[in-house]
Formats: sequence, C-alpha cells, structure tokens
Amino acid sequence: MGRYDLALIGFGGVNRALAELISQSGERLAKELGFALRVVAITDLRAGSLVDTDGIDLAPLLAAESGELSFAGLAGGSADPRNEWVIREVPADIVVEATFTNPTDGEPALSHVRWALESGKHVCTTNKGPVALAGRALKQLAAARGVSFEYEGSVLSGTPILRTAERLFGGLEITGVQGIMNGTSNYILGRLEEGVELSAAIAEAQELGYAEADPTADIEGHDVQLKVMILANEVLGADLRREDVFCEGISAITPHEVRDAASKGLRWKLVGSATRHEDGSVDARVAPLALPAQHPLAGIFGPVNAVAFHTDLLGTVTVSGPGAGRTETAYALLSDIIAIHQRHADDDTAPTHPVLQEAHRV
Ligand SMILES: NC(=O)C1=CN([C@@H]2O[C@H](COP(=O)(O)OP(=O)(O)OC[C@H]3O[C@@H](n4cnc5c(N)ncnc54)[C@H](O)[C@@H]3O)[C@@H](O)[C@H]2O)C=CC1
Ligand SMILES: N[C@@H](CC=O)C(=O)O
Repeated sequence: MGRYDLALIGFGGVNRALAELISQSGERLAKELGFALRVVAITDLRAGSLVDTDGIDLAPLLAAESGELSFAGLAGGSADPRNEWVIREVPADIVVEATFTNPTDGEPALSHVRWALESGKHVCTTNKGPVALAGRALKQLAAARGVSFEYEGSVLSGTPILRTAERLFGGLEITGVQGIMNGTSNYILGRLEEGVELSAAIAEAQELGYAEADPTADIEGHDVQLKVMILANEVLGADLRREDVFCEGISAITPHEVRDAASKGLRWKLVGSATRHEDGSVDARVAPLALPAQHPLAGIFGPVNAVAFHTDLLGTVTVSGPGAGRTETAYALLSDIIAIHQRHADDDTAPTHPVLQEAHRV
C-alpha cells in the first residue's frame, strides 16, 4: 500500500481537525482508500515548526490545548515556523495550506502555495486568498510542474460544490450562481432573529470554529466576495478581480431590523451572486437581501450554506451543505487528497488502488 506524506502549514482549527482524522481514523481510511497518510511536518505562527520525516506522533500534539502548543524543545522542533524551508526542503508529497485567509493580497498563503508548487509538491488548501486572487496563475504553475492544486474547501467548506460543478455538470451551460456562502454571517443573522446580541453571536461563531481569525471578513462580506470570485472564475469562465465584485456585508443590519423582517415573513440573508451576460461579461456582487420565506435560500440556517446554479437544460440546481466548521472543512482537504490520488494514480510514485484507478480511467 502506498502512502502520502503531508506538510501541514498552519495548525489551527482545520489542520488540527485533519490531523485528528488521520490520527483517529487513518487505518480505516487506508483500508477504504488504498493509501495511508502520514504527517512529516507542521508549521504554525504561534507553535513554531516540527519536522520528523519518519512521521510525527500526532496524539500528544492533539492532546494539548491549541493555545498552549509549542514545538520548540521537541526533537525536530523550532519556535520559528520556517515556512519556506519546510515547504521547499522537507520531503513531503502534499503541502496542506490552512493559514489565515488574507482577502487583500492572499499573503503569506499565496507564497506558501507557490513555493510548494515550484518544489514539485501537490497542494491542497482551504485558504480562499490564493485561489480567488491568483488561482489561474497557480493552476498554470501546477500544470507546468506536473502536480495538482486542489481547493475544494475554499467554497462551502466540505460540501463538494466545485467538484460537483466540474464533474457532474458536463454539457450544461451555467449562466449564473446565487447563494449563501458564509456560515458565520448566516449563523449570526439567525441568532439575532432569536434575540441574541451581535457581539455574543460573533463569539459563538468563533467558539464553534466558523469565523475567520478576524471576523470582519465574515461580517463585511469580504469572505463571500472571494468565494463569488472563485465560483465565477471556475464555473462562468470569468477572470474577476476583487474590485469587480460589489461588496456589502451585514454590519449595517440591526437586530431590530432582523426581528422586524421576520415578523413580516422576511429573512435577511447575505447573498453572493454572479451572472454571465450574452456578451460573455460577468457581473458579481455580495449584498444582504430580505428574502420572502418561500425563497429557497430563506430556509438555509446556521452554518449551512447553499448555492443555486442557473443552467440552460436543468433550470436551477441547488447544492446545499455545511459552509463552515473545523471537521467539515478538514473533510474538504481529505477530498482534495483523494482527488490528487485519483489524478496521479498512474504516476510512478502514487499508491495504487483498483477502485480509484478505475475511477481515474473513467
Ligand atoms: N473554519 C472554517 O470553517 C473554514 C476555514 N476556511 C479557511 O481555512 C483556513 C484555516 O481556517 P481555520 O483553521 O479555521 O483558522 P484558524 O485561525 O483556526 O487557524 C489558522 C492557523 O494558521 C496559523 N498561521 C497563520 N499565519 C501563519 C503563517 N504565516 N505561518 C504558519 N502558520 C500560520 C495560525 O497560527 C493558526 O493556528 C483559513 O484560511 C480559513 O479562511 C475555509 C473554509 C471553512
Ligand atoms: N468564515 C467562513 C469559513 C468558511 O469559509 C464562514 O463562516 O463561512
């Protein structure tokens, strides 16, 4: 049985949840998928870096509270994240990028991804910055190096929206997308309707692992702006920059307005949308809308998200599922690793598995 060695860049909620999955369910997954997973490097802004090319023992790391973790003093450990050295020099097969999303220029995650691809390593990431702001260039770099760049978790967390569109919508012309694409703001709007104060609702979303490290991106719509760019670029053939996407968040909506709307059968939702016109141009925007109760998006609650695809042959097809959450997003990374395996199953270095090889051929 083959194995993939992983370097985890960022050891916050999502990458810790991936490490937990590997630590607790690695054997079951290996039997099912036909390949094993081993973590050989971890870097983190706060904890430093840890390298063991024989495989890091994850259990003691996962037993420590995340705020208390320090790799300095451990064998192969350092207080310095040493990101560039780890990404370029440690012999990992896949670099898993899950540091903070920076909506302005995508850094430092953009450099992390670039270093990995330049070094001939596959990348999977849940970080929206590099995908939205430089996805096209990064895909070209990956193709030139013969490696994969996967980012299912960058839109709708573990809900496989990008792969659904890519693999299952063949022959359909998609003319637009509209959806709820941020778990935090959707959760907060629901809690405001229930009478919870804004600051308390934000704290809950942080505690539950839905919110960005700086929740401004969730509240002001920047997170959805990046997701709309990713979707429009992927499924509508657009090449949007951030300034092309009008963006208004939920900060101006008062708890009173939320409850007043509810009493009239309306629900405030933060909606992202993109529409392709006949001349090929694409309009995209993010804005709060008070939707009537019978609107399909009005019934989407909490961290659940949904995206409606407008198509020529099927009309509207809506995909709904978790839009945020540590374990849910870690699943997106696992699905990326499976996709890498499927794509490279015939490479010399890839593990072999009859079921996945068959899927690869199909
Ligand atoms: N939590 C969620 O539901 C989802 C998160 N994402 C994205 O996944 C990424 C990770 O999310 P979480 O784990 O929830 O965030 P988090 O804030 O819990 O963890 C991020 C980790 O990255 C580390 N970090 C930051 N800059 C670093 C650097 N330069 N070098 C090394 N480590 C660095 C931080 O110390 C922190 O431990 C973010 O980009 C987020 O936008 C995407 C989909 C859903
Ligand atoms: N903060 C984001 C996490 C996923 O991208 C959200 O709440 O949707």
